[in-house]
Amino acid sequence: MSERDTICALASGAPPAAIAILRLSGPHVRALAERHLASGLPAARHASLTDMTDNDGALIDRGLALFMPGPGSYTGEDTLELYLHGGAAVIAHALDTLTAHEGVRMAEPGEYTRRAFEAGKLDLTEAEGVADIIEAETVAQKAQALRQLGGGLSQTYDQWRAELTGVLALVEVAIDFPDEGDAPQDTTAPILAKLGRLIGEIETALGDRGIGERIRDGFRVAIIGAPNAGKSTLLNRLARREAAIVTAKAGTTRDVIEVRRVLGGHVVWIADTAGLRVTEDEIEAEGVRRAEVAAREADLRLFVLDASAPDIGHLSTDYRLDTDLVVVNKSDLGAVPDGVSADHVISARDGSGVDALEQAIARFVDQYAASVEAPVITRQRHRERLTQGLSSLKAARDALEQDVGAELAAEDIRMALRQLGSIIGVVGVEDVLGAVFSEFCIGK
Ligand SMILES: Nc1nc2c(c(=O)[nH]1)N(C=O)[C@@H](CNc1ccc(C(=O)N[C@@H](CCC(=O)O)C(=O)O)cc1)CN2
Ligand SMILES: Nc1nc2c(ncn2[C@@H]2O[C@H](COP(=O)(O)OP(=O)(O)OP(=O)(O)O)[C@@H](O)[C@H]2O)c(=O)[nH]1
Repeated sequence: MSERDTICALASGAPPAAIAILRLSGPHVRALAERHLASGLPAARHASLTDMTDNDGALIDRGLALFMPGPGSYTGEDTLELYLHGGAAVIAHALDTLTAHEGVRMAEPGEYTRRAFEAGKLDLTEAEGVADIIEAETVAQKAQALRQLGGGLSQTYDQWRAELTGVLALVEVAIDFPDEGDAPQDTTAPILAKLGRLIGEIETALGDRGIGERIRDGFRVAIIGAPNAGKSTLLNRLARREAAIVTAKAGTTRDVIEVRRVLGGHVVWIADTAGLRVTEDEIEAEGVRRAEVAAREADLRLFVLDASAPDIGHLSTDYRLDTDLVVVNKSDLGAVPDGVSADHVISARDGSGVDALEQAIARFVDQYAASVEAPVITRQRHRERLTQGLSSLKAARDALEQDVGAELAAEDIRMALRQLGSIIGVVGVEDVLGAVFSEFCIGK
């Protein structure tokens, strides 16, 4: 087997910056340190100030070097970090010098963490936590990423896998030593009890209303209502910029327009949608269809009504929840129409009532996020695999209940084990790894 490449990359932010951190990992690290650091290979885990020279002996920069020998390093390999002046020329000179050597190349996105994963330092959900903590913009996103990075998800998946391995062993015993005298119930009942408990736990986890994904990707609020109710004007108020076109003509908004805000400590995507009406216009009709999709997928809907319009629009929609808000707009033109129970009365044009509405959205998001304590699903990938795992377990339960053969049940349980294993990355997942690590930053 040929020796692994040594990888190098800028690990810190774009130049110009106060300091640039270059990170190297791989088998050539010791030789590179001896060749390019004036004071030679630094003592392990001690920062040392040294000149760094290029392949002609010319000075690149004077900076700090930190050597972390494998396997007790982030990647599990020998690693070297160089803390240089954060200028573009310094960085280019250093990286050009290093990559001029055979077997030394620039790292791909996420390659350090991928090596850490391959060395068994992290499982796949922990590696995802590394990516998420870098992307985190809210304290809540960061807290979730830190929990995941520290094995907060792994724990649950490991435990489920351990329990399932136990169940599988019992089923295999039942296959190998079919209990001829007794009724099959005797061995099946305890297996079914364990399986049932596991199914219940996974169902509870899947019933988390997507909070983990929402914390990571943002909560969704949809502004819904009749044409001309003032939805786009409200969006612009909430966005604090002219994100959507406002005209006096009904049917202006066609596509869904989303703006990002941080409210209640969470990322919130607020969507303006086409006014709901029956229309001959093909484009507008598609807009209405998209509006309904956005309404359905949102965590919170704002139903906007025009106080001055005789027809207050249709409020009755099958996707309406108790927590949704009825917002009567254009309060400058008239009072709340009879028979409408308004949660908020606003004038999107002059801004009155909009702050209170914004606070209500923030409160909703804050409470909604807190409604699930520690979600074990933080990405679509987890949800898909766990859903598949659940259906395999249900198939196993059915096979055992209907007594169609323990072999079939065992096969379903093995399938569920693979599906759970793919979440934490313990089973053959080359394609999954590619997808997960490709979205990392270079240098991580
Ligand atoms: N300068 C620097 N800062 C950094 C990192 C880094 O790589 N370099 N990190 C990188 O993301 C984060 C810290 N994470 C790290 C995680 C593990 C190890 C490590 O060396 N682990 C060894 C030994 C652990 C120990 O001494 O207890 C190991 O796991 O074997 C280093 C950093 C954030 N700050
Ligand atoms: N007087 C008054 N007019 C408003 C208010 N909000 C919006 N308007 C006006 O109502 C008209 C329609 O506003 P839009 O924000 O485009 O309404 P919309 O609901 O997005 O309309 P569609 O895109 O057709 O669905 C525009 O002329 C706005 O200026 C308000 O609070 N008071």
